[in-house]
Amino acid sequence: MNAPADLLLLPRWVVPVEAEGALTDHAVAVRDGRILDVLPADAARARYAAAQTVTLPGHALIPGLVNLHGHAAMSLLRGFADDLPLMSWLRDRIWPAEKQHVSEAFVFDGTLLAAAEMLSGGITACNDMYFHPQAAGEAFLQAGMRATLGMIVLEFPSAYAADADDYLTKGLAVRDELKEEPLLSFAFAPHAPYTIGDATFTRINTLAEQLGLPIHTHVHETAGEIQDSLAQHGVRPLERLARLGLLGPNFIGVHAVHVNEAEIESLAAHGCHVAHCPASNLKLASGLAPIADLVRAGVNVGLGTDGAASNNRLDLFAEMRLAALLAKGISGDAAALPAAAALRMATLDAARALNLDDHIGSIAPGKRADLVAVDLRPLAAQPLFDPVSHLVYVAGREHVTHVWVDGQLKLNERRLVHLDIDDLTARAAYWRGKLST
Ligand SMILES: CSC[C@H]1O[C@@H](n2cnc3c(O)ncnc32)[C@H](O)[C@@H]1O
Ligand SMILES: [Zn+2]
Repeated sequence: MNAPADLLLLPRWVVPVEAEGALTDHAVAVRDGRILDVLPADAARARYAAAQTVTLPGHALIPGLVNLHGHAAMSLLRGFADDLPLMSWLRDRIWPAEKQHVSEAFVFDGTLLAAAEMLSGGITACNDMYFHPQAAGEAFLQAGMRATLGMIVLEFPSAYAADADDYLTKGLAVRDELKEEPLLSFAFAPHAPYTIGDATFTRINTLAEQLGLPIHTHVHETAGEIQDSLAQHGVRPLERLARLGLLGPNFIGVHAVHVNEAEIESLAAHGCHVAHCPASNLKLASGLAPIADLVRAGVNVGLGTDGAASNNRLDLFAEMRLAALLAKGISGDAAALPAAAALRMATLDAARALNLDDHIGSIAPGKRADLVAVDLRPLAAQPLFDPVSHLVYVAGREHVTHVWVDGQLKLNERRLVHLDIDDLTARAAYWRGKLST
């Protein structure tokens, strides 16, 4: 019996993520952009007549990585303002530069550059928050990458919008225009408690409930943010958001570095999600998020890179390793955040936070075929006892050889299929010139 398939993948290991561990001598069959079957390789060869078969002799096949928090277009600000703490980084360098330079063209070029970097490193989906989401959406579609576009809100004017109303109107219009695109989804993205007033948060919450969309916001990133909130509102930011009714299963709090025991319990009790961005937290000296405690309390945590201006890489392999090592160091427990849990945070848990876990985040029949092959044959990965351990503690994004999004090949033998590296490099140089004047 020969059932038709578009693609048959024969890796050394399949790492489904949904169940822990790795399957050896298994195949993944793909049809119409979906995973059709995960089965023993011999049975797959007998059952499927595939238009294309790809043998991956020393590779682990993993679900596409899901970047739970980023500002893709900030790739063009990589290295623009290093070695500063968050508030002077934002107020003295980033916001003035954004005010002067961030246009639709900037966002399109920066997002395309970021998409190329992310796809090359095995990231097939991201949760983006930036100005001109229409331009970002067009760039993600051109790259063929999955993205959740943030309908951003700030209470101060930018070249993109005049006030909170205008940001919301523009964001909702972008959603109306792009919501049928299968690779795109949407979230409300109020920037942070210190840039958003109570009335605007309440309005966003009502809209998010009506439309069934996530709310994605920076929260409890620095100690100063907490002190300022206490001075201005008399409560800590998460307590303020709780009183406004924002905490719930559609809430994605980015960073959650400075959270006390009561706040951890509250995040868990409300079913909130946390986007953990360890490299950005370290680089901005924001602090160390208590991830082992959050996980123990039952909070769903996904991993994010944040923007390239505060990281400066869009590399979830680096974040997985850092998250696992930091969780152990901070908790004093070497068993905190084992490799399988870190991999899950970069895939299924991030997908769950975005309410996309029925579609992506693991290798299972019926899910979209967002798949990544990681070559574990290099010398520095020898010997190999456990591929999941190596994926987190040994492998880097340079080991990614093939990437499929929705069953479409995006990276073939480490080469981007649809994007021109020389063109992207020229665009980056153009904007570097503009930013340098
Ligand atoms: C509303 S568009 C996004 C806005 O956020 C800024 N930003 C980037 N990284 C961070 C961060 O870690 N904390 C707070 N704000 C951040 C970005 O520059 C845009 O202005
Ligand atoms: Zn951010």
